[in-house]
Amino acid sequence: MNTPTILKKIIDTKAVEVAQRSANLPLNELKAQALDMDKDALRGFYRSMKAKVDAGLPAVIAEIKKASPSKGVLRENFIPQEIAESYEKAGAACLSVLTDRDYFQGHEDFLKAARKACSLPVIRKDFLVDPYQIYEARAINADCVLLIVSALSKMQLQDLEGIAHELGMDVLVEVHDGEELETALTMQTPLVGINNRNLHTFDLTLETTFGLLDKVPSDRLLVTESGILGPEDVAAMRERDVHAFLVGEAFMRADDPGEELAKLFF
Ligand SMILES: O=P(O)(O)OC[C@@H](O)[C@@H](O)c1c[nH]c2ccccc12
Repeated sequence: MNTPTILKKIIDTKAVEVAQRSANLPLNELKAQALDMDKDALRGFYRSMKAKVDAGLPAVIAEIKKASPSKGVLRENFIPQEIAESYEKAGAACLSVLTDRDYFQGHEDFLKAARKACSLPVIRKDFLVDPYQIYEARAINADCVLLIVSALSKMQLQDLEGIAHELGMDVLVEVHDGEELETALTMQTPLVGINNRNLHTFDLTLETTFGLLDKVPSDRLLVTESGILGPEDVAAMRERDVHAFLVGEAFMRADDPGEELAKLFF
């Protein structure tokens, strides 16, 4: 049996979503909006991460997500502005905001609201498969976009990265195995995320990062993603010289997400 994986299902949904949205707002108009955004107001996602690491501090991308397909609802009391403020106070380097509605109960408005409430750079966390969505990311004022290697061809990766960079946004490229990492290293972006969660099966192990980290050249900034739940996970990473983290669930389940960040990292 060839059951479609969750990732395939999500990508199919995205094609439909893009078709619907471009019927509402044609690409040309959206593109004009994106190009109209103030480039000088971009917050430098990579720069913020690099500054933390260079200062010997953990660089934390703190995630704002209400729910996930693997875990269901993570947080009832979900006020993106408040969460953003508490992350900034706790010393996060950047924010990640889920904008996917169908699987993560996210929204573009959450990104806008979170960004407005603080001074941190923000990544649009979604399944981006079409140029339309990159322009959309810029139009909602994202500073960075996520590109997932297992969801895209090499051509798409180049194309989408090129558009993001043209618009002044940074790119976090996400991999899960050695082959994907090789592809990611052909791209321009220095920001390489290793997702400890397999997006086809939801299997999760920190060994994914440990197994790949030696293959990441020193001119790239390696971000370990998913499954960082306790201080022992952070310690194990830092011992192996991994200093950049993308964390969602552990913070979302805490009463005060920022307090949890501080407890885990500082
Ligand atoms: O909640 P966690 O296990 O701390 O993981 C955060 C982040 O890595 C995860 O949300 C994520 C990583 N890559 C993604 C791609 C799409 C959606 C979500 C993700």
